[in-house]
Amino acid sequence: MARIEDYALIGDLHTAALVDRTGSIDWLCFPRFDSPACFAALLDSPDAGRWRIGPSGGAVASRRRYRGGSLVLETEWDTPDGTLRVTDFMPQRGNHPDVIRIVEGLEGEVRVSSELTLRFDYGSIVPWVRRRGDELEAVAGPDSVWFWTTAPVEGRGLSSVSDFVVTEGERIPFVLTWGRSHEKAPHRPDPFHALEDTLAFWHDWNRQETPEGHWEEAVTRSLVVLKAMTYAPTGGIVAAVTTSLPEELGGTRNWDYRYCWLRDATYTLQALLLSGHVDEAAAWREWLLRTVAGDPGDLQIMYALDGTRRLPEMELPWLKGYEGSSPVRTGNEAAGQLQLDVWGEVLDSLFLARQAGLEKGHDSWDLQKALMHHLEARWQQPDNGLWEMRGPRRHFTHSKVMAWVAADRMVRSVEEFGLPGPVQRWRRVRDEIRADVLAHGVSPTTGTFTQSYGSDNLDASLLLIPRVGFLPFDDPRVVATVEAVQRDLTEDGLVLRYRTQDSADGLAGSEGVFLACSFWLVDALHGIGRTAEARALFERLLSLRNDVGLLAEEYDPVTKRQLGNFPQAFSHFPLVVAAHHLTSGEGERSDDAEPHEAEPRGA
Ligand SMILES: OC[C@H]1O[C@H](O[C@H]2O[C@H](CO)[C@@H](O)[C@H](O)[C@H]2O)[C@H](O)[C@@H](O)[C@@H]1O
Repeated sequence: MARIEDYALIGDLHTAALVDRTGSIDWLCFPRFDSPACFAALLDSPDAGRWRIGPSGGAVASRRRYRGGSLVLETEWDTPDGTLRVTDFMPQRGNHPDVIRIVEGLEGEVRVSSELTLRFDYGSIVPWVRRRGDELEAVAGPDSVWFWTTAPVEGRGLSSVSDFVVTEGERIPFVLTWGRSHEKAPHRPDPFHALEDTLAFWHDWNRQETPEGHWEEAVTRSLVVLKAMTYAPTGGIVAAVTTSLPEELGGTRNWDYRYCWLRDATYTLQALLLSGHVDEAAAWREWLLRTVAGDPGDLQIMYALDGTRRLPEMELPWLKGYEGSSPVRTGNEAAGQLQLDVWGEVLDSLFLARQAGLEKGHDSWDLQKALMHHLEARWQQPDNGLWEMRGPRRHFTHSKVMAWVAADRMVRSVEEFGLPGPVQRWRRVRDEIRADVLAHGVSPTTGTFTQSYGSDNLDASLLLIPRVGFLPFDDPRVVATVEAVQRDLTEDGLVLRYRTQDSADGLAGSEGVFLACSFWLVDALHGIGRTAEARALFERLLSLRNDVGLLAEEYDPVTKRQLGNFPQAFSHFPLVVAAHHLTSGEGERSDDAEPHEAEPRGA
């Protein structure tokens, strides 16, 4: 079984596939990120669906890479008989999604095999396969998949298999296209033109970018990953392209991340904005305004990519789970949680969008006022916190700080942009929240911020307090918190979200270190002036990326393996932000490109 870090990503901004180092596509959902998978070997065995192309007999690739700053993957094998390359990509979406694989002989003569095992609905349905002219059509229920290649194909067992020899200079294309089973055959793209077009698309996209010093390659790859997780038709952004990759091998902390969290998406937007990708920020803003329209009391912390609200959590008992980590889940119950930080993140992002010139008129201001109005009545309630704890609700310090951010950005929108609103009242709310946090969110014994009111637990989210402008980096409580997290909330120098055994998160088992939190420690160390340590930690985190620059949600420092859903936006956007701060040496606050004063204006 492949390790999580053995996978590379290809995608078409609607959905994505994961390809391992033997040339096996083990995960693919058609037609959308959150559709049922037709290749689900990732969460079970090859019988749950996969498509492997590589040297006959199977072998781990000698090397692989993306072509330039694209999402076109090249995997190469040196064999005793010669060298083989497989180029994998998904062209930009026309009417139907395609996966294209081009087998190329680089040297000598190599015997190759392609083994296609389609299983619809997460491995549960074996389709009926029939020949249609020079193509095969696999059909079951609503899905049909069309398969074309110039290589010979035969049915073997419940798979379609090609065995052939590729010689130096020869290119053998394979095209897999999804369509609705009641519609006529989809148009088949020319694989070689599609390759040129796909490379051109990514080349153009990367041109918009602001380079980040000598970490440019890592930043570019992270931005491409974030772009790949953006659903083009709506501007929604998935947290990851997978479901149920475990936070603990063999454990039950397995969740479906193929949805749009307001928190993850707003942070992604901030990273894209920092790097000059204004179009995606504008598209996401439109998505947000459409999705949260209606009663502000109904604001959810996450939605489907088209704004659908109901995301019922279900288990798929026929799948064993990644390395036996069950259950495999689809949907996510966290959609119904109260997480107060989301108001802060949304209002902060709209404030940033206004600063970036994306808010031309007043069209989002009424919504912002309605959200703030609702928060004024709710900020004193206990919530589930940004870690979506399934244990008892409590007064999470980070949630209250983000409620302060919401009030602060509303006040500043009036002050800086002349927008109309009850600014005196919002200033009072801002002051009240601040006083509440300082009275209840700081431990009298240690002088550090605490996970929740009345507890002495630490929590990595507290590293964000200076970043959002609640207190300056040189405040003694901030410095003490950063040092305490570094000392007491790390494993092998990398940061845990919280100690699972102390935090009543309502779940069994444990988890790895959380990569986003480790990047936040980079930022925090840099902010308190310990830049050499910050840079060393940043370099170490970069070294945890896999061979093609991808990061999962978590990492296990003992087994040295990536853990959790993959690739994970929540790991890639803090990489971009940390690189930006380390490179520019400024901009420590999320809302301000300039170094700042401690007290908010007008407070
Ligand atoms: O740890 C329990 C929770 O784990 C997931 O939430 C995490 O992922 C989210 C998406 O990246 C992120 O926004 C959140 O901060 C993380 O804690 C899962 O989605 C939850 O259902 C689960 O309770």
